[in-house]
Amino acid sequence: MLQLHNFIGGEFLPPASGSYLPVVNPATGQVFGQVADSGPADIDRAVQAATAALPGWRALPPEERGRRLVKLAELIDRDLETLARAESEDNGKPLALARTLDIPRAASNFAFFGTAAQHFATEAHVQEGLALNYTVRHPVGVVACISPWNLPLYLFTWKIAPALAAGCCVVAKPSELTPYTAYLLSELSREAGLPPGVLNIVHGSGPGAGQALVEHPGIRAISFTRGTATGARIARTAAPQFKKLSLELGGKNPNLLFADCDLAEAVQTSIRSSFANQGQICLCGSRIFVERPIYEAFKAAFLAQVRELTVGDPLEATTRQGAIVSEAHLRKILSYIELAHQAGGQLLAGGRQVQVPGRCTNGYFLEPTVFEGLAPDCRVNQEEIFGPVVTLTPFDTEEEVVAWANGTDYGLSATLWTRDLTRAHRVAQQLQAGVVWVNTWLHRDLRTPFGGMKNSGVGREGGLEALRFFTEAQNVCVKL
Ligand SMILES: NC(=O)C1=CN([C@@H]2O[C@H](COP(=O)(O)OP(=O)(O)OC[C@H]3O[C@@H](n4cnc5c(N)ncnc54)[C@H](O)[C@@H]3O)[C@@H](O)[C@H]2O)C=CC1
Ligand SMILES: O=C(O)/C=C/C=C(\O)C(=O)O
Repeated sequence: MLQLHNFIGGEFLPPASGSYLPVVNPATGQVFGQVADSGPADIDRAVQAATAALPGWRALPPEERGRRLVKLAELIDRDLETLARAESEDNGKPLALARTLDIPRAASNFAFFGTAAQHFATEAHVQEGLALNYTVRHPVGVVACISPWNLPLYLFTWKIAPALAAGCCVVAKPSELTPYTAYLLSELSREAGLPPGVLNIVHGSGPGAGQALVEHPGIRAISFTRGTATGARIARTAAPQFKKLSLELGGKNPNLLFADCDLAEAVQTSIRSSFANQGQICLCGSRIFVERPIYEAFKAAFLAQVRELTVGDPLEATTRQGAIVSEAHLRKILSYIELAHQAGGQLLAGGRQVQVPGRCTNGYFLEPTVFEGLAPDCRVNQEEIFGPVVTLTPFDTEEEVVAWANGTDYGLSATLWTRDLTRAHRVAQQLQAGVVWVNTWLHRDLRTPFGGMKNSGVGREGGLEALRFFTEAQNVCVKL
């Protein structure tokens, strides 16, 4: 059976406790491996390895560090098929999605930050005849990168790449539900020439390895992605030690369609923004608001395309909806579907678990689900479900829809559809969301700030924002 060990100081090591967690393929319900169930002793060993590697790594010129990250990007491209298969097996996502989205983006993360470090210039401020100030950015030190199960390698590398580019050494913990591609990355990082201890990958549960990592006094900054409750817990632990925090948390994102939009394109993209990765992307638009004159037309076209989303074996080329990540998560999503019924919602599509014949009989599959007739303030429209469940609501005025869009505790992303550019800018400015897409969704430019407002997080990732996060600014003032 596949055994996934920790990668510490350039070596593969079993966990100090000798305990392992099962690794399950959500599409079959079968255990296909076991992963280290690490604890404080493993974390301490990894932090020590990272601390020992830090002086050498931070002393390298940025272009030298960048060269190794670009090499890592090339190795990910080379191993695209192996990594995509591992991601699909671990997470249940369609293989085609892993091939075209997850793994290429992981390579782009390293390629982007490998070169970005060279463009991260020192700032200077001159006070004519008085003083010259220049601001140097030093790597913050040893940092923790903690990532979730929904986009495993994509989000793991989105944190690790800027940290390494900035000159930090990393102790990274992938989700215990999806550790396989992080394990494969350990091997690739060695091949790319990362010195031992620069990148350490420790596996284990959130309360075990994750908590020990956040608590460790040798960690100076923490970058975390996923649930708001977990983010709050991490913030409570980190605050008394004054660690830097970047938290990318939950979302309950609105998707606004105005009557003048390109309806065909809005429908097609809304299918993606609702159900891509089985709705398990924090940016998915789970609350769809449609201006009343086009409500019935949108509903008919949208439902027609929902019916065509084949739920099936992630390895089949025709599959559009793979498995939900775990049985526990499937149960959680089903409980929200029950809640939607109880709240008086009308089920327009889906709503049931699916049994996929053949090797996937015991997998965790769910129909893409659409409700209408639910109040904007009901729990289904307020809480993050993180699955293939969306609600449709008609609206009459811009003022009304902006209030509904902003009427949750979250503020991660929003999408709006209109041909009226003046309205697009006006509405975008009013939306409480860190990322607003106009007439598109999940269009990413890695230079842009990425993150949420309100309970969706603290700080921004991406581009120079990420390099700033992983560095400490030091100003030097020279009298002229
Ligand atoms: N078994 C399942 O199906 C699970 C589903 N979920 C879903 O994900 C949502 C968010 O849950 P999260 O735990 O935030 O996401 P998550 O389970 O994806 O955790 C993200 C990362 O944080 C780590 N982590 C968890 N607790 C930690 C802590 N105290 N300190 C440091 N790291 C920690 C995890 O090990 C993982 O690497 C839930 O509302 C639920 O919908 C979460 C956990 C398990
Ligand atoms: O950076 C991106 O393109 C996507 C980020 C997605 C998440 O953070 C998420 O789904 O949790």
